[in-house]
Amino acid sequence: MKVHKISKRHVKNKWRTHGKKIRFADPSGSSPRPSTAKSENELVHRQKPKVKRLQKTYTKATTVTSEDGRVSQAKGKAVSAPSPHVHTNGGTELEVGSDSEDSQDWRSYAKSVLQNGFEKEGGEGKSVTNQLKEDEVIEYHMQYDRSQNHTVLILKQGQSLCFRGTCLLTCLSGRVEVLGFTIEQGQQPYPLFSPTSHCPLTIRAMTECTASTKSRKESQLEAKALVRKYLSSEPRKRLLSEVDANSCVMLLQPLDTPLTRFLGSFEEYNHLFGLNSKELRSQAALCNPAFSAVGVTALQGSCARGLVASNSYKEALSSLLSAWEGDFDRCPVILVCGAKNSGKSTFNRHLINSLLNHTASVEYLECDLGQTEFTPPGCLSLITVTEPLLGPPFTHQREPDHMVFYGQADCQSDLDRYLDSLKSLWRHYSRENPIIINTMGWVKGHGFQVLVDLIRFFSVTHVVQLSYGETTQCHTLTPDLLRSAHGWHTHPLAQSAMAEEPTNQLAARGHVLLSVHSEFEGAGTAGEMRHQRSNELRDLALLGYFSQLQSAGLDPIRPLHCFTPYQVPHSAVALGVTHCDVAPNHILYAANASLVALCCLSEKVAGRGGPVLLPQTPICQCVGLGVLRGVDMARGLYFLVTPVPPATLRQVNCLLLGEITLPKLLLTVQHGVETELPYVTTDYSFEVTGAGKVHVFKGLARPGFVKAKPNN
Ligand SMILES: Nc1ncnc2c1ncn2[C@@H]1O[C@H](COP(=O)(O)OP(=O)(O)OP(=O)(O)O)[C@@H](O)[C@H]1O
Repeated sequence: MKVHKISKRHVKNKWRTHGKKIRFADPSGSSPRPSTAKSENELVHRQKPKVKRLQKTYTKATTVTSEDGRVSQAKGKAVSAPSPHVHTNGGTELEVGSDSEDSQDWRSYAKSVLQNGFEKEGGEGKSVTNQLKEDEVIEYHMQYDRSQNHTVLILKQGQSLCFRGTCLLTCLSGRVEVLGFTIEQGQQPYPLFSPTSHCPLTIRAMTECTASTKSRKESQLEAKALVRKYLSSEPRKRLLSEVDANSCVMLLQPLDTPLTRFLGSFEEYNHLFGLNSKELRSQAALCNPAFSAVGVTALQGSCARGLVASNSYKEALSSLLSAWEGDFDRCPVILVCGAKNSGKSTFNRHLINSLLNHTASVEYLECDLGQTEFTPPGCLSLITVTEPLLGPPFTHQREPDHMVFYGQADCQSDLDRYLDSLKSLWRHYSRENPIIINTMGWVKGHGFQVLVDLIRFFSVTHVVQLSYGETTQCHTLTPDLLRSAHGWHTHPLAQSAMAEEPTNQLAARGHVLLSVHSEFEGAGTAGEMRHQRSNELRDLALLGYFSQLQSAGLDPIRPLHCFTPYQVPHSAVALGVTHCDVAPNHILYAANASLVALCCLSEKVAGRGGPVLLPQTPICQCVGLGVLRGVDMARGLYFLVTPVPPATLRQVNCLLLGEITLPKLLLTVQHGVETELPYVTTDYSFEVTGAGKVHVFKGLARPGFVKAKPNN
């Protein structure tokens, strides 16, 4: 195994770099740099607020679409819709408290937002998700401006664009909705990612906001002025004739981020933002140079359905938006559960985006180790979300507020450490924002017990339970069932005990159950196409994470081995393995060239020169991941490459090695290396004990695999 030689520099900090200056990696590297569109748009609409998201206390003027399609501003009472899928615990205050005028008003708003583009009674506003027939041809009005390298697109009210690719979207006039998030005139540009790994994104033109005091004529003139502003004289003529008072005018620009450039440097991901095999077979691409010039491929026919929202899905979203407005004594604590591939993460993103239309931040507790939303896999985390999620997890790897490294993609081997880690994260929840708890797809046996525990530990107010098909995947998590179910750590409360403690009283009140039936094609089945399998998605999340090392400028992509590693003495950081026993004299072989979690123990680590080994896995703050790319035994140094900023690294005193491995691609594709690839060898004997491919038989229950149940 080759290790680059690093010369020693004397600096006070135990984390030293070899290079001249310390790198300050931008943790939000995936977000685009402020673009020309942004600044120009701000000049045009200087009077508009830059961010339209509102604090909860804001009294929102509500938009209601009347029967005849007219849009009016409503401040009075609106009748809240009964929700047949809501099961409550009889006496719970969750419904009772939400009958105020404001609340009903707000509910009506939530409903009108959700109806946009979805089917409404009476046939008006036909469901966009269903209206696209095999042979339907959609006509888009847009124009590419070569000199400015952008496309101006006009969508008429109710029209939508379902697409693959990436772009930076600025709404110049009107307002559009993308996965629940409303983007309107005067807002910043938003990066959109629609890769083949997930269902395609749809940009949907919404009805004009009624808060606007502009007349139809003024709106039309303003929209035309914007088209003139963003297109040079020749291409704009044709487009101007299409602009009317209800047009949404959008600017699409090519998206170039460290993530897109880093992924683009691997042949494997050349077509990640192209069409999947089914879309290619169905000839779903609506070829248009004005789209392709900015990285977008419009979809047509049955492939242009995008997100499929069943009635129960829409009702659950609507109830949760209303719950945020309700007069509760505490914020909604929403737990989303369901079997694997039932659509939990997609629902979560839709819900977060919808909430962000009305509140500045939403908190998110990650309990799914395999398909994490914001962090690399194997990590449990608590994060405050303030920006919409307009792509799958690997496109928005972010630094969480608190994180614990578990080290595996599932929790079966140590349920106690898993639950204790989550409890430790929960202590940091502010209780000022709504929180969404994402759970694993493990809903049977011990997995079900874990769900019961989570509902009890966190005094969940709303459980969203997703299902699919005709058969049930797990017990329905009604409040009644919760009163009698046994968890892994918790047990049903005796009536007498309930009255004693405040937390017990909260638990006794029960939760609202929102059952969602997923009706999208392939619900419940693992994706079979390229980049859809769970291990591939985990690799993508890790690549997304390490793309934060790349510069935000247009510098060429640097492979991981080209980054100057930090060097840290063996005696300054403890080393541990989370998931198995490794003989102490083998641990450095195991750790070398591996992914490690950078953690902070509360105790001081001071070794006597040699490596400090941890006897058991701690539950402690993890600040990120790194690649331990070399161990210098002579000088007693570890060499680490990580995007974690140096200021944070100073607190790190523990490295944890887990079962999550580096994407093979990072080792087998090392651009610029002409001789033997570092860390990769063909000169390897499979005869050595322990060598060879490890086969994991996931479906088999192995006796003794799960630890003995605690007695409490
Ligand atoms: N409402 C929907 N309409 C269309 N496609 C969807 C919908 N919900 C999910 N999908 C697609 O189904 C696949 C699985 O979805 P998702 O990741 O949301 O499921 P999950 O339950 O979170 O999976 P896991 O159990 O692996 O965490 C993705 O490709 C996603 O794009």
